Amino acid sequence: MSQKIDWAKFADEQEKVLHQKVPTLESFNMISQINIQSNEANGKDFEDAPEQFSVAEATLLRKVLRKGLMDSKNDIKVQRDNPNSPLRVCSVKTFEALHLNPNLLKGVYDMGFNAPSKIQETALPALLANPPQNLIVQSQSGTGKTAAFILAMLSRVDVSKKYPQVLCLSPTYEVAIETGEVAAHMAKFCPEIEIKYAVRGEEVSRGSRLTEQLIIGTPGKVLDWALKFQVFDLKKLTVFMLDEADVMIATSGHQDQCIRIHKKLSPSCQVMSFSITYDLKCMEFAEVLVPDPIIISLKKGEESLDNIQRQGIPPTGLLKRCQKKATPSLF
Ligand SMILES: Nc1ncnc2c1ncn2[C@@H]1O[C@H](COP(=O)(O)OP(=O)(O)OP(=O)(O)O)[C@@H](O)[C@H]1O
Repeated sequence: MSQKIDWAKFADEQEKVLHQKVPTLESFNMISQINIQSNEANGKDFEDAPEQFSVAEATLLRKVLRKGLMDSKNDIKVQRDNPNSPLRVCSVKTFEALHLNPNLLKGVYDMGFNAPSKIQETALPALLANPPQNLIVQSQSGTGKTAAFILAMLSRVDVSKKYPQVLCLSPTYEVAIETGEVAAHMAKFCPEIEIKYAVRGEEVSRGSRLTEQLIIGTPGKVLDWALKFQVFDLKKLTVFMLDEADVMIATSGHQDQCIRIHKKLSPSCQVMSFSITYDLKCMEFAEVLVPDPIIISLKKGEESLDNIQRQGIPPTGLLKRCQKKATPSLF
């Protein structure tokens, strides 16, 4: 019976609702600024504004407003569910120490990254370890999570194989596009790596086969392409990445869709989940998808307001309200 559900259509409808509220990253930023100005001119604070933001919108707003890396002085915590796991989690202070493909390293430097961020220092060696390890990573917005998992995903691509090997699930169209743009920049000197977006507006025909190695998409569209159109084989994936697990579970239908995709993976597929927070529900979800994980977390510090202020954007009730959306997290 569940086979009859048109997941892509369902996801597209959810996306449309979000899109109507948040037309594009740029216009969202512009609208925020205009609203801020007009409310400030009226002597009103956004705290009084009746409009409510979803978790996805609040996360998107944070992303839009933040432009640089956020410093963290907090300690990294590493936990392991499986005490027999052979991996000794170490940390690196340079990208060279990761022994990356030279063209990938060139891409990292081209992005202006000189050294790994705090979370990257520990997460990257674990993400790149052999045999591959499953990981759950938590750290706050702007600490370099996206760059870390993109580097790991790109490192795992075998360019001699022309089929999808790495799948990154994003909770929304906007996040998928942003992730793809960062991946394309990092892979700038690796032209053999090809990226395909599985998001609204992208279509495939039944009977065709995807040749791109990296797929970045929203769960409904991915499910449709993999199971209904069968344009790629989930069993052949070597990496399954779940981005923004907290937003994923807060978005209707995504949790089920992720689980359905996950069920089709090969047991040897490396699975990773990244998120700003993991409350109990989110952690339960992550643990279903990520067996025997190494859990790497960076304790929350003084969140975004200071950092956003450093970017020269005024703290407003709008931002404060977005921060208030955060649910109590396990770490
Ligand atoms: N090692 C690094 N050195 C310098 N800048 C970095 C580094 N890693 C990431 N950045 C930059 O810092 C910013 C935040 O990084 P990134 O988007 O990876 O963080 P994030 O934790 O995923 O944030 P969010 O949760 O909001 O998506 C980006 O502008 C990114 O280009």
